[in-house]
Amino acid sequence: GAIQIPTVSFNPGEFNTTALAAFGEYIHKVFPTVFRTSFIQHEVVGEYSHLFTVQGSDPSLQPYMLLAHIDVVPAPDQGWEVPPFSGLERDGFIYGRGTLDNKNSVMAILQALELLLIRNYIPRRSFFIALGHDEEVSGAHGAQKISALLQARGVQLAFIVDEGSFILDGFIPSLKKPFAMVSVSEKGSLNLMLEVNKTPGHSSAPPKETSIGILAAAVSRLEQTPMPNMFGSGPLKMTLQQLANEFSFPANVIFNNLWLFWPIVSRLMEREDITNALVRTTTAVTMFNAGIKVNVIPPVAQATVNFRIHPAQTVQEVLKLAKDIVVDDRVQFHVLESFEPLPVSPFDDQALGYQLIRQTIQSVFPEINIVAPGTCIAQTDSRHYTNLTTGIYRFNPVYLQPQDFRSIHGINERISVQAYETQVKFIFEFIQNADTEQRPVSHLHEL
Ligand SMILES: CCCCCCCC/C=C\CCCCCCCC(=O)N[C@@H](CCCCN)C(=O)O
Ligand SMILES: [Zn+2]
Ligand SMILES: [Zn+2]
Repeated sequence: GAIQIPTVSFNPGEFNTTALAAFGEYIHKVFPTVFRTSFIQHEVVGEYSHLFTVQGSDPSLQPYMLLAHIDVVPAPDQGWEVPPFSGLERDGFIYGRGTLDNKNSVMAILQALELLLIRNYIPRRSFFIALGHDEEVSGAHGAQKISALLQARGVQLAFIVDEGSFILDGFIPSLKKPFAMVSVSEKGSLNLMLEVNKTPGHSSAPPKETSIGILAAAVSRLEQTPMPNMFGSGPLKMTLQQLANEFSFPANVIFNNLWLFWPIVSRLMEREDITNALVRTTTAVTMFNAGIKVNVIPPVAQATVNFRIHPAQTVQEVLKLAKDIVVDDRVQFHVLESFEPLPVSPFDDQALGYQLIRQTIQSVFPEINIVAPGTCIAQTDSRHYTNLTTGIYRFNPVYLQPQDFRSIHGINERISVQAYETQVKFIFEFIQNADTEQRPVSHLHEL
């Protein structure tokens, strides 16, 4: 039902408002207990986002927050095995836009809470549930407003759990077993518009270079000159060190001795697009506009480049690097939007949020040996909540293979019924585990 409501975000400020309103009505209908429980306050923020305040019985315990978003990116029918907003089930999988990003979390959080309430559960620790409606375009109307509202109320959170990572299966070629990656940081972004202006004229007597030619060369230089490999700074080294013993010989020796073998490993990581995204700021030319008629010299050419900034770099550093690569005064640079990478959240034995996630993974997925800290290569709504907590964890309790990753924002996005049920179970247990006063004891490299 949730997948059938096309809550598409197109551009900042441009949403399917009819669908967003319908989604609000839908959750009221399917989770009646959540909405009628006296110790749960429901508020609509920014017209279509939802904030639930679940009042726990023990005010001495610091509250936490579960995050998810109800909007999705557009999904034209082309290439889908079943229509993207049909929500059809086929061979044990629910297909549709949002099944992994991120209506699975929206529905699993509310479904787990509904089940707990039906069993007369009253939490000890208070918690919030924030469901943003514009994560896919900025979070300016949803997450940012919720964050400001909570800040005005003086709320400080023990930690936040959002989307942004999974139980990863098959992302590192020589690693046979899946592992859980909990992202403790998140890449930043820089959207840069490159522009070249030239005097228009008749195409029968063209200049040696047009605005299109100059811009194409600049864009090509950016594509051909990757940003520096930052392997060694950021959580990736720790991820690999924790995984070291899961590799067979000789990879286990290599990963156990990164001080010696890091040059080889950093090169290996560059080979695949996804692991490459973990070692550097990536450069993606995503839009190119120029020309008005076949026989007119184009006056203006514009290209948009989307950089995803490695946690060890800043927006200013990337902007300078981009200018140094292009080195052409005829190309103007316009910063459309930027966001710094997120700080690394604590993941030591004292980090309540991280340890609760680890504990719940061990209980719900006993077959998973390794829970490792990592970096989210995309952006999430959680970046708007740094004023409320230093503990931001991005993790979806769902197995993900590389082809599933490509379905996110791509075609044939799907989740198995069993995986969705397990996600509900995970949240059901997580909420109860969070009632503990003490941090669960960490067992690194268990089993
Ligand atoms: C060593 C281990 C190898 C790890 C490989 C990492 C695999 C990546 C796994 C999961 C990443 C999935 C991220 C899903 C969250 C997607 C969130 C999203 O789409 N965000 C948008 C927000 C746009 C906001 C407007 N600027 C985005 O980032 O584009
Ligand atoms: Zn998402
Ligand atoms: Zn997304």
